[in-house]
Amino acid sequence: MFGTLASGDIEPARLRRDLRITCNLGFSCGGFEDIGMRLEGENLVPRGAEENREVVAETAPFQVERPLFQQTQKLVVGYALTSKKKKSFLQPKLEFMARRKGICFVPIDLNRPLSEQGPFDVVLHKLLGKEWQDVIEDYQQKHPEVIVLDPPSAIKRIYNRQSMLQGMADLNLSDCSGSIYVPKQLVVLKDSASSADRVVEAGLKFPLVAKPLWIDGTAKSHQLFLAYDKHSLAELEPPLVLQEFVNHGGVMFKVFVVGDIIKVVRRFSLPNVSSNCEKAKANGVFKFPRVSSAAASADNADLEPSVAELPPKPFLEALVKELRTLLGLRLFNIDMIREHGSKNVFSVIDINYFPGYGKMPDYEPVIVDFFHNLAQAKHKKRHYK
Ligand SMILES: Nc1ncnc2c1ncn2[C@@H]1O[C@H](COP(=O)(O)OP(=O)(O)OP(=O)(O)O)[C@@H](O)[C@H]1O
Ligand SMILES: O=P(O)(O)O[C@H]1[C@H](O)[C@@H](O)[C@H](OP(=O)(O)O)[C@@H](OP(=O)(O)O)[C@H]1O
Ligand SMILES: [Mg+2]
Ligand SMILES: [Mg+2]
Repeated sequence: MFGTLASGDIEPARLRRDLRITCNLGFSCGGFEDIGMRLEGENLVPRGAEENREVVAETAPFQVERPLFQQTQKLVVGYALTSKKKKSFLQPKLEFMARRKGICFVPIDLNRPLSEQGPFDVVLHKLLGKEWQDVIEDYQQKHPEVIVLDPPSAIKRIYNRQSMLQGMADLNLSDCSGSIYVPKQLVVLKDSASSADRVVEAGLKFPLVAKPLWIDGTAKSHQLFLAYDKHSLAELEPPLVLQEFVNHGGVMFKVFVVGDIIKVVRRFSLPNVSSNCEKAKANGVFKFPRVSSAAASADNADLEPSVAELPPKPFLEALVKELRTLLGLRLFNIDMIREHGSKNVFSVIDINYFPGYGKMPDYEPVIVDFFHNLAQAKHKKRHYK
């Protein structure tokens, strides 16, 4: 099956069919021709109708490709993702680039026992629900040799907006070119109306951002409100977190972490609010759109440098190093805002597990490098055992 092919040995139609690359583990990883793409230099470009007619001529370079794949195949990544996540993350270009480095993504069949599938080197997952959590925990116990990205217990902590930000104040960032804090916040489990007194007691200042306590993958768990005064709190539906709004000039930073790799992007956020004037306009609560998750970047906007300047690199590196340990995660991003008028005082307002990497510029090589490094580490471990 994996013998070297020489042109002329096989008729072209069979050659094309055989070039659907089959991993030696029995998984079918279709060639990039299957996804309507072709290779132009280093780039993957869509195959046009005209090119389809020339398919016989195009099979020649593929012959070199196949033995190379065989030699370099190193990592089988089983994935369990929602269809939305699969679409945004597992894009053809990523799969293609990964395959060239011997990394193969294989769907996990949720209707079959996980242990009967594979073998996998890595399990990549983002599914909700206790049932899945039990499956993956049980699997990790039975297969400690498999890298599970990421451990369910660590993910769980991120799905609660209270535990998500716990421990941030104790991070060791003393020698850094910036500092962080978490805005004052309060959890309301029931009866929002009576939370008014607690808000005053805790010294929280209006306006407050009201965020659903639990993140469960639904749009509702990302529906946020701004509450301008204590009377408006009665309108909110618990359980939720009330967090002080921090003025930050309308720009926020998404810091993407992929193992050891960090990428930061600028996104638009909410404008500053002056409590007096906004209070006059607003009655009750203001429901605000999911402003920061828009793919539109604020990179080319005409912004004040003191607002738009990215957080210093050494600061981000130190912060992420600490966070990786604190959270026990390898795939996450953090949302940070710079306190308006400060030099580099940042507030961490959100952490997301396995975020929308598809929106990160040039995400494919970053992800491929990450898996490639895992493959190498695994290979070394095996070798030196
Ligand atoms: N305390 C705050 N002060 C100022 N603005 C805030 C604050 N909290 C949230 N925001 C704004 O609201 C946006 C959404 O808040 P947050 O990131 O907490 O919600 P989310 O639903 O978890 O978002 P995501 O889509 O990133 O998961 C932030 O990106 C920021 O623009
Ligand atoms: O990359 P950013 O802009 O941060 O966007 C992510 C959000 O931050 C996450 O909260 C989303 O995850 P959930 O769908 O689990 O809430 C996540 O949803 P996804 O898992 O469907 O991709 C992303 O939308
Ligand atoms: Mg956010
Ligand atoms: Mg979030």
